[in-house]
Amino acid sequence: MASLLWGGDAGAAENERLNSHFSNLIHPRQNLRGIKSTTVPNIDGSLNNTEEDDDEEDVVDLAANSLLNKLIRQSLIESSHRVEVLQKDPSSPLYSVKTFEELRLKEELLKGIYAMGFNRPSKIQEMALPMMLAHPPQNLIAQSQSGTGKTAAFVLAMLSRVNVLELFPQCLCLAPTYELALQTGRVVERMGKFCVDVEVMYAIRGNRIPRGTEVTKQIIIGTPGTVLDWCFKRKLIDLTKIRVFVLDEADVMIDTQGFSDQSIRIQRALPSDCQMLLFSATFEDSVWQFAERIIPDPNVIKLRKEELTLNNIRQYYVLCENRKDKYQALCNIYGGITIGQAIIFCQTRRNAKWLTVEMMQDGHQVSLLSGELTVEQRASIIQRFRDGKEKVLITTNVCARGIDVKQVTIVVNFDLPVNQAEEPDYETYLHRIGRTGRFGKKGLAFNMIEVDKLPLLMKIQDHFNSSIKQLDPEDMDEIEKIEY
Ligand SMILES: Nc1ncnc2c1ncn2[C@@H]1O[C@H](COP(=O)(O)OP(=O)(O)OP(=O)(O)O)[C@@H](O)[C@H]1O
Repeated sequence: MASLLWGGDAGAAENERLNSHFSNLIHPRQNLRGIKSTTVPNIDGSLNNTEEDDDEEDVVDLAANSLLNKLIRQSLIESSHRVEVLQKDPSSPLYSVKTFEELRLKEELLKGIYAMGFNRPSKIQEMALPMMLAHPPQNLIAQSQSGTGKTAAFVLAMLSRVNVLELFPQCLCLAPTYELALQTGRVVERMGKFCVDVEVMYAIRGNRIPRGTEVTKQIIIGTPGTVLDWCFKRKLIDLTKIRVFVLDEADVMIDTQGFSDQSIRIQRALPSDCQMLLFSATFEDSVWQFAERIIPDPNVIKLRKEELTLNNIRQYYVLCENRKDKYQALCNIYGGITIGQAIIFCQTRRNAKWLTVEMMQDGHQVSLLSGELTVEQRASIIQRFRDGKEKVLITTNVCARGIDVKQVTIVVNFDLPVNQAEEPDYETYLHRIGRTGRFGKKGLAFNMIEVDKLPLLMKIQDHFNSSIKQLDPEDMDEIEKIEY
């Protein structure tokens, strides 16, 4: 299938320019929204620039995290929970499928799915696909964590609903950033590889189309602002002809100023029989409120996330006087036990850089992951770490959530996670430490604590009702006894 940023001979040069621009996905100097564009430290560890904002904590950027997750994902995320379904009409039968054949898809689409290596529908797809492909079309709100197969599901729905004989936009998908739109577009391209007459086009910033151009591509993927512009100001898309409307990453979308209102304006202009689908990785109240405003009469599908727990994790703390002291304690622990791979969390970029330099000077293989890197650079660092090229990953909160490195057995809180009120940040603690004890494995966690921070640690201990034992960093016998 063809993928064009925009069609028409007159646009060939522009098209090529954009294609080469986007083939690099994120230009090193074109960071994502919210990521400060400061000097990028060299991946080899030469940290020659100290910026004023090094003392700041890295802000978690939802769109950047979502993109990072997509870039580093290796496979489908499985869940042991059951899919919960809330039907618009509870009396209608509820179908689920165990194979893609049962969906009676077009031959070329089935070929595309198998070419992607999918053997059977994922858990959420088992329930969502029959609803999404039903006649008459049904609206759907679906929530499940990143990596469970939502994108593949709605791409399949869009591709199966396109009428190839009609050369105008029929499916419209809104995404929060242009990088995320491109990722979805890539899935359309891969899955639609054998659907030779289906074309996709990106309504994203930078993709300029001359006035009067007739848009003949059937699938449009774009960000709300540009889509709004194309629909209302430039009249490139006739919303009354859209059959499938997808709002992806609703949780990220509502986090961006103006996107909810823009999406609602677009949705209001769709025909009443247009199928409306909304997806989110999380479901806070704000996402619900938005989803219910924008999707009329929906079926709802939810797949709960595996709970993180501290049960399999032995937690220790070491009392220290200052940063140097913390580092010394860390070295003693490092020297005393056999460490597979470790992640060390610091609260500020400055501390993370300092620690990286110290460890490198002492001959350790470490890498640094912090928020001033582009998402692409972060993905490459995580990949190297996963491949075992470095044993230690030093990071700030930018890596606290969602990133699985299965072989990590040790997590070190070089600084305790605290919120702006200087209270313990319990959720971040759980996300940092909880990653080691996954898949029934045992993990180890060490907290390096200045004496005045001890009350915070005690609060964490009480909050999780789990014991955090004190460790004497000078007592090598005790350290060596720690087994995992
Ligand atoms: N049925 C399937 N069988 C095998 N792999 C699948 C299946 N469906 C999706 N995948 C793969 O699993 C990964 C996650 O799928 P997908 O991107 O659709 O999930 P998602 O829930 O949309 O996550 P995100 O919102 O982060 O993209 C992708 O690599 C995708 O190719």
